[in-house]
Order: sequence, then structure tokens, then C-alpha cells
Amino acid sequence: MNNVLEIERLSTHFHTEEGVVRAVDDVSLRVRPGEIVCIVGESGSGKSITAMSVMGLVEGPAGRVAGGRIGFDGEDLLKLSRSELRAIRGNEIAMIFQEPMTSLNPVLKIGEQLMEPLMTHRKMSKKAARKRAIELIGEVGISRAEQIADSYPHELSGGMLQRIMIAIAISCEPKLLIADEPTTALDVTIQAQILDMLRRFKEESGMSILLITHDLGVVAEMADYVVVMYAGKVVEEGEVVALFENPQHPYTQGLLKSKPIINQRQEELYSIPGQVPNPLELTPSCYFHDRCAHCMEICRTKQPVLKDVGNGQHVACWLYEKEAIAHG
Ligand SMILES: Nc1ncnc2c1ncn2[C@@H]1O[C@H](COP(=O)(O)OP(=O)(O)OP(=O)(O)O)[C@@H](O)[C@H]1O
Repeated sequence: MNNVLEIERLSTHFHTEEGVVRAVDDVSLRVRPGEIVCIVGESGSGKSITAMSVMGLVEGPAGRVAGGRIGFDGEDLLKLSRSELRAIRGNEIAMIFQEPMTSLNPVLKIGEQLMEPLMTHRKMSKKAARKRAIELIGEVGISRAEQIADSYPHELSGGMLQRIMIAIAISCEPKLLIADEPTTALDVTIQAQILDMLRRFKEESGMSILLITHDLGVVAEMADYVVVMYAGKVVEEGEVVALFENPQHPYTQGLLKSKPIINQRQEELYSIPGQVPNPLELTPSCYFHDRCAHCMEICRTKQPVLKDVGNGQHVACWLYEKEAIAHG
């Protein structure tokens, strides 16, 4: 079956006064129909900029896609005009963000904001769009839908607003939903409800989800396939079960070790020593080397590339290159 999304060798850079930040550096990933792919990694690893690149939302002139291909529905999104992209955005590809307030218009009623994509992309009449908007509010588990349709965003709680964002996102039945930390700002009960809802919509509609999170609990709950990013690069990827049972990259191992385990008291939660490197000071090396307990000489001077290590997993780490080990 064709992939819904195929990112090939994507690089997105920011040209700042201090130098070039390679926010996304030669990243490839794909999302199959009906699949949930999670991108996971610490803050600054390039997760959001990968998503923004797909949506054509990287802010120029400082930020720009420096190379690669973003295949969607047989087309390279990077080659489309602004208006062609606008026709896909919010229609065939929808996105939800961590802070719903940043995407909602504070002076427009909720109902109007739900009607807008239906009228634009689905060419619905005002009356039909209003009817569908109210149904959608009900579908995301909000009661008194008509009253909510006539409310303004500031009158709703964070959890309700995120439900509204999901309603807007699914209104045009997208093939792909990109969700960037959609539950990070919410308390755990609401978080679980929202994730459940996303999964249910996915099951019902067959859409695919690219889910961005730093939370491995969310990954375990949601992902079919996991892509681990570090300093703009993919360092490991694989099916969720394989990756959790047998993480190969020392960074993935560290992330998993620092994940709280439910129902188990832990005296002190492990955290990976050191910090993400300064993106302006990267040298040809494994970017994780100075935080890695297994660091070898080669790790400081040469960048490892992703390699198939069996079991469906790919890892970019010198530990899995026999030649490198021989040279210690
Ligand atoms: N407008 C910008 N100008 C310069 N650098 C930027 C800009 N936006 C992002 N970056 C840099 O790009 C890199 C990747 O950022 P990105 O937001 O994709 O990380 P992330 O993994 O999504 O982290 P977070 O979870 O904090 O959002 C970071 O080093 C960030 O500082």
C-alpha cells in the first residue's frame, strides 16, 4: 500500500545572526495508511520543525527548507504553490498544536471557526456548515453543542478548546492528522480522554496520525511506529513493541530509563546526563557522544548513519558497526 506521507532527506535550516541552525538535518520518515507514527525526542530535537515543514509553515526568510522531498498523495508538497498548499492544509492534512488558543481566533465564535473549513474546502452552505459544526461539537464529547457554538474561545476550558481543535481538524476528514504535543498542556485525565478520542477517530475514519511528543507514556499508548530524533537527526526508528523491548541507541535507552513507570514507586527518576548540544556548535560527530556512556573515539569525529539492525529497527550508532568497534 502507498504511504500517506513520505519525507525523504528533509533538511530545514534557520539562518540566524549567530550562524545556521540545522533544525531538521537529512530526516526521512514515512506514515502508512491508518498508522500512528510518533516522533519522540527532547526539546529542540527538531520534531515541531519537521511538522511545520510538512505544513509549509516554516517562517521565512530566516527559516527555509534546504532540501529533500515531502511526498503526499503522489505530489511533492515542497513543489506546490502557496494556494495549492492552502487547499491541502486543513483539508487533506490537518494539524493540532499544544496550545489551542494560538490557532483559534479569539474574536470569532467557536461555531464560526468550525464552519470556516467546511465552507472553504467542502463548499458547504452556511446553513449546512452550521448544522455540521454542531454535530462535530457533539462528536468530540461536548454537551450543549449549540450553546458552545455560540461561545468565544475564552469562555471554554483548555480541554474543551483542544476538543474543538480536534473537531476542526477532523471536519474535512483528512488523510493525515499532525498532532504536535496535543495533550501536553492538559491534566492527565483529560489527556487520556483526548488520546482515546484521537484513536477512536483514527479507527473510524482510517486516517493516519503523525504524533509529536516528548512523552514516552503517550508513545507507548498510541504509536504503531516510533521515530526518535536528536539534535535534528533521526537516531533510531522501529515498530513500537520492538523499540520499547529492545532499544538500540543509547539515547533511546536513556529516554526509556527516564520514563516514569506507572504503579511503581521510584525513589529518584533517572535523567540522561548532560544537555542537548548547542545547534550552532555541532561538529561532524555523533551528536549524542558527550552524553553517552559508550562513547568511542570514532563517535567524536564521524557521524553514524542509520543502519538496519534487524527486527525492523534502524539505528544510527557506531556501536553497531563492527569495523568501528575494532578500531575502538
Ligand atoms: N525561528 C527560529 N529561529 C532559529 N532557530 C529556530 C527557530 N525555530 C526553531 N529553531 C531551532 O530549531 C531546533 C528545532 O526546534 P523544534 O521546535 O523543532 O524542536 P522540538 O523537538 O519540537 O522541541 P520542543 O518540544 O521544545 O518544541 C531548535 O534548536 C530550535 O532552537
